[in-house]
Amino acid sequence: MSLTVPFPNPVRDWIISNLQRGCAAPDVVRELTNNNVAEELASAMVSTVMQALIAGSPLPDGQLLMAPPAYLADPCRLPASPVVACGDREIRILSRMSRPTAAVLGNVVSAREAEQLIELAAPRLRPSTVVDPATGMDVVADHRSSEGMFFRLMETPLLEKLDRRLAMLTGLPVENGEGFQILHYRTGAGSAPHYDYLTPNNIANAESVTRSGQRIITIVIYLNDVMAGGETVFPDTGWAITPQLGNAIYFEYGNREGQTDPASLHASSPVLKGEKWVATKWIRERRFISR
Ligand SMILES: O=C(O)CCC(=O)C(=O)O
Ligand SMILES: [Fe+2]
Repeated sequence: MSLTVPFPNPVRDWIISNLQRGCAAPDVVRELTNNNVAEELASAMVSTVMQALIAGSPLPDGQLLMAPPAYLADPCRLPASPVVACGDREIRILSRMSRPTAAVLGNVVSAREAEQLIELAAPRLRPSTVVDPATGMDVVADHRSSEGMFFRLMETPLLEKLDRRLAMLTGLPVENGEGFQILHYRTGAGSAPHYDYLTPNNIANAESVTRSGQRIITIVIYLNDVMAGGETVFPDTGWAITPQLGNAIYFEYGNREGQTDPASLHASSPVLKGEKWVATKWIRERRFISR
């Protein structure tokens, strides 16, 4: 989302006359900041005018379109060690990625735990829904999508064990986690590219962010080996993570400034053979209060 700010024409004309009489752009910017124009705004004003003059394109007229500040990632919240002691289990960090801030994890759950999660979830699965952009209502996605369900946080002893394990991994309070979401993709099913952070363009999302803060971390645990396809893909980086039982993809997309990282755009590529089960954990800035 870009920002429109006022850019009075007399200021624009003053910049033009200074550039045309040979002043260097940094000096023009400095003169503006000496007159109490914020540095970022002053640079945007001068560079926009300069580019328009060079390209012979229309000059700004009364306002300026400013690009949003680029996302600046905080240091990854995962420890630097290759193995993280998480209570009853040691999670392995198999690979790290810098943009988006991410890691492939191993040994996150045992085969037995994965099987138990699937058994508990199966009778409660419902067709996955998407938000209809026109109405803001939840609608059932088409037949190519998954089915899913939500557990409550620490709903059973098994879920409590897993919720606490991931809290130890991230160093954030267990209460910041939303309850696990289980997704089941049949052959042919996948998901469209999306962000996990909440865009406050509908009331429900805006209220949720007010209550619990933004979502800042996702951990998708693979609960089975997929025979072909079903990778988690990050289209902006070209990265595809192969689902393998017990592994997980961990990624961060919120910094302490409240920015969100568009490089966290991701999707599930369609399952080509077999099926795919995952458990997703979303973690908030603060304690998660569902409503
Ligand atoms: O199934 C996957 O690989 C990704 C799941 C996902 O994007 C989500 O649960 O938000
Ligand atoms: Fe997602």
